[in-house]
Amino acid sequence: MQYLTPDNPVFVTYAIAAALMVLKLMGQGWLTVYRMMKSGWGGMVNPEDLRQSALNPHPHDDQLEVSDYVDRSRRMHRNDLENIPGFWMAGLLFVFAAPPLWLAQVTMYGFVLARALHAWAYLSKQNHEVRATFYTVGSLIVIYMALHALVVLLG
Ligand SMILES: N[C@@H](CCC(=O)N[C@@H](CS)C(=O)NCC(=O)O)C(=O)O
Repeated sequence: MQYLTPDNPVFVTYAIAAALMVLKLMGQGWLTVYRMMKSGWGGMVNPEDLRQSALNPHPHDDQLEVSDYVDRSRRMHRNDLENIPGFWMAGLLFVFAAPPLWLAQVTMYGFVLARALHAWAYLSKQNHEVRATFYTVGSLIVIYMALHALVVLLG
């Protein structure tokens, strides 16, 4: 059986979830840029960012101060980087382990939902427990998929 084809519904499930996670990861960088722009190019991180330029005609030292508004998006981005690549790889291995379609849908769409809710919790400053719950669900799904693939592929 060919695993990585549009004829395999488990692969299609993976491809949809993986593409959504690409958009989340790339979009997070743009949210940081948007928040920097909105705050008058606050939340910059490098001394050279204070050189006068067309984008930043009136640089001032305050621009290097940590801005929670901008840094929150950076933290979200870092957290995505700690979780989404693991999903891409474990998800692909999971496809090769040929799980039933329902299990692929629950785990893969479950991961997407968990990351979306983690982003919502982070952006809207929910209590730590709320954000941690969604992080935990996503993380456990990735760990489960990797273990499942290991067990099946090792035979
Ligand atoms: N690098 C993470 C590892 C653990 C983790 O991802 N925790 C979740 C739930 S508390 C989180 O949202 N951490 C905040 C973050 O990474 O900015 C950390 O230092 O918090």
